[in-house]
Order: sequence, then structure tokens, then C-alpha cells
Amino acid sequence: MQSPLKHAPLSLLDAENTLASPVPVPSGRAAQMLALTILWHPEPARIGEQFIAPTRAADIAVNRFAPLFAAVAGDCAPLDHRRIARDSLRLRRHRDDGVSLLLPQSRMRVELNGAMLAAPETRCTPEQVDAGLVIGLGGVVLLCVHWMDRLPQPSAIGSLVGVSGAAIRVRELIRQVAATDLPVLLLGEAGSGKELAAQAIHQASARCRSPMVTVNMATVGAALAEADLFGAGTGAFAQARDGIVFLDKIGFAPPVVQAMLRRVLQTGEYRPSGARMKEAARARLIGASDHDLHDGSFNQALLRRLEALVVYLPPLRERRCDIGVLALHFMQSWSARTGCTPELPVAFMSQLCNHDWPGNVRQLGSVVQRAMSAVQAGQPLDVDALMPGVAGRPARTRPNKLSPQAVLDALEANGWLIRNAALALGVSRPSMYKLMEAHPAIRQIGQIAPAEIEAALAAHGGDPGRCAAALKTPSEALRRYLRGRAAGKVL
Ligand SMILES: Nc1ncnc2c1ncn2[C@@H]1O[C@H](COP(=O)(O)OP(=O)(O)OP(=O)(O)O)[C@@H](O)[C@H]1O
Repeated sequence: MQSPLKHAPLSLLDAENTLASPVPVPSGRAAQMLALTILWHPEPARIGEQFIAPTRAADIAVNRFAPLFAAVAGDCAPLDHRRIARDSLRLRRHRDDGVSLLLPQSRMRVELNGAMLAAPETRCTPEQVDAGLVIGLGGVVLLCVHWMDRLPQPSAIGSLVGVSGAAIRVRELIRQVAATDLPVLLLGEAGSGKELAAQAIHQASARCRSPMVTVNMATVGAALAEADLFGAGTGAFAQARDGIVFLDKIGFAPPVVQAMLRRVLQTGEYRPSGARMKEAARARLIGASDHDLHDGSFNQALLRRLEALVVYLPPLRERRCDIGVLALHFMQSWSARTGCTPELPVAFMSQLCNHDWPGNVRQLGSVVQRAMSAVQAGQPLDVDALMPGVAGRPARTRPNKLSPQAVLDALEANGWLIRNAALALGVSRPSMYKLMEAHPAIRQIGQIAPAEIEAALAAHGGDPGRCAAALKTPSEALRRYLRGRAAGKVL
């Protein structure tokens, strides 16, 4: 499954030089090992243990006593549960990297991606294996069959939970990036962990004793952005001192601010708002974006400087084997906060592991916590009721099943950002555009008179999010309009 933000995980470039040997990107399934990760087990300590298949030739036999699953720095043990059959479920890797599941002779219930298997052999396509197969055994254990491009490693960055090759790679990159002092660009879908990665870079770097100051460029209006960043004494650069300025959603920075940031990166100086003298910008800059910044509307000279180091956070659906350890992590933090440890049923965990998580780790965390409190309160666990409204419903809602009010509500609840509203509704972005075009109350920016836009801006202090809501027009289009206006384009 390819993400639109696919990026080489780390490019080591600076303004003058391209290093000849960037960190190698493993290519193709040939470079990968087939792995089994425990997504769920009655003993929580077993969650995340892995078995890595040594060769591509032999079948993998999965039964009560084999294979041996290993914790990263611990002992090996089989699944070892009385509801797991002694007879083996066999996993057979084919030449095309599809995988067949051959059922055991026993009556043990075997599920594949949430559906019970009855046929003696079920063949999964290479694409299905790429997406991660979720196998349920005996109604007690969930395994993920997936590819690994590197061997498991102890985590040196405890805050970033994950056992997938992608999670290991991100932690390696963060350590490399933390050892340098170049600007960094963090890319990844909303909720994939960019801010957490910025905090980890800060913590692992020599700047950890100075503050990291975060500014969300999507929520500061153009009028305030300059002061928020460069205000004398109070702006982010002044506050961060020798630390880090983290610009979240940097793609939304107004053009004038983008030009200032470029000059900061170029000269190492800035002029505080209202001051006559320039000051040295001592803080390191980290930017984050959930969309591609190469579309021309972002300052490309700034982008080239920010791209000195790029760390890409893959979406959760591309690292399904992390869902178990992440769910456990959220359950443990809920228990630590509340002092209660309610148990979530394996059927519910299976649904979590099979979900595509358009809102990524943030959405998983919210759903797990809601589920914990529902169980705690003695309420039945209704997965459908827990999934919507966090950052998204399960993907693949039929657009023609959505009422105009549902479309309007999703836009209202998501700051009139098309992308987030589409995620919340579980429809693709093209479908979302069609739904908006057909909607009687939603207007395209081109249909609104400039005077009305100016009046809305004046009424809402220049805040594009609130203006978009007042004008009933998508926020992205309004921001594009404002960028064009600032650049002096005839509109
Ligand atoms: N690998 C991880 N381990 C533990 N928690 C994680 C991990 N990745 C993300 N989270 C948690 O998920 C939530 C969202 O993460 P974060 O805010 O870093 O995402 P983001 O990519 O910056 O999102 P946005 O683009 O919407 O700002 C946070 O609560 C964070 O702690």
C-alpha cells in the first residue's frame, strides 16, 4: 500500500552538499523477511513478541508449541495456550510472495482478517501480505503476518512505541538526526507521530536542556504568525533560545512568514518584530507537514533548506503489526491514570487490528481509551459507536449513503479541512469534492465575492479557519486564496 507522502526515509543533504551515501532504503519484498508478531495474547507481556522466519523455503508451522516467539531483549517461548491446537496451522510463502494458510486438522477456530476460515487452504495475494494479515487463533491470540526489512532491536527511544521495521527505522533516523544540527522536516499523515518525533529529537539532542517551542501554523492567523515567531522576547525564536522551534503544519505558514523563515535558515539571523537590530537565531528549526510541500504554493527555497533532513512517519495501516503494542501502551496509560484495568475482549481487539486507522495512532489511542472507560462503566462495547467522531470512521463509507447534514457536520467538526472531514466520514477525497459540489449550503471560494471574504476576515481577526466556517467554504481553498492575495495575484 503506497502512501501519497512516500519519501526516502532520510536524505542527508545540506545547502551545499549531497552526501554520496544516504542511508540505504531497502527495496522490494526480496529484501524482506516474513515475520509473525503477537498482536494480542492473554498475557499482555507477550504482546509484540516476534518470530522471524529464517528462510523463504520452509512452511511456518504455528501451533501451541511452535514457533518460538522472542521479546526483543528476552527469552523465547511458544504461544503456549490450551486453546491453541497442537496440530499446526501452516503458513506457506509462494514465489510471488503471496502466502497460503493451511488449516490444522483440529477444531481450533482460525480467523483471517476478522473472518472465520473454513477451506483447508486459503491463498492471500502479495498485496494482502503487504498490508499485514491478521490471524486469530482459538479466540484467544491474534498474530500479524508481515514483512520485516531489519531485525528487531531494543528501543533507545521509549516514547515511540512500535515493533515494525518502519518503527525501528524511524527510531534509528531520529537518533541520527538528533546528532546533527541541521533543519529537519517531518512528514506523515495526521496523527502518525510527527510531534512525538520532534520531541524525541529534542530529547536526544544536545539542545535538550533548552526549551522546544511549538507553533501550530494552521491555527495562527497571518496577522499573528509573525509576532508568534519573531516577537521580541515573546516570539518562538526568542523563547526557544538554544533549543528547538517546532513548526507544526508548516505548509500553512503565510507566504511572508515562509520568506522570513528562509532568511533565518540562510543567514542565521532575524529581526524581532518592531526592533531595529537583528538577532542571531540560535534555535534549531523542525517543521512538520501532513501534505506534500512540492506543489508550488510553498516557498521552494525554504523547502530545500528544510529538507536537509527528512524523516517520514508511515501511516499506521502500513505497520499493522504495531497496533497490538500501541493499544497495550494506551491501555497501560489509561490504567496508570485511573487505577483501573478493565479487560478488552479479543473480538474487539481483532476489530482494532483490522481497521485502517485513517486518523492513525491518535485515533487508535482515542478509541482504546473510550473502550476502556465503556468497559469500566459496565457499558457494552459497541465498536461502531466508538470508531466515528474521533478522527474518522472506518474507511470506505459509501458516499451516496451520506446525508447533506452529515457532510456539513463533518466539515464543521474538522475546521472545514476537506482532508480531515473526508477521513472522518470514511470517504476518499475525490468523493468528498463531489459531495461538496453537490451540497446546497457549501460554497466554492470562487463563488464568493472578494468583499464578502474581506468582511469575514475582518470579523474573525484574519483567522482563516473561523472565516472558512463563517463562509461555509473549505479551509484549504480559502488559505490558497489568501496566499495568492498576499503574493499579489489577481483574484
Ligand atoms: N509511536 C508512537 N508511540 C506512542 N504514541 C504515539 C506514537 N505515535 C503517535 N503517538 C501518539 O499519538 C498521538 C498523535 O501523535 P502526534 O501528535 O505526534 O501526531 P502528528 O503526526 O504530529 O499529528 P498532527 O499532524 O495531527 O499534528 C499523540 O498522543 C502521540 O503521543
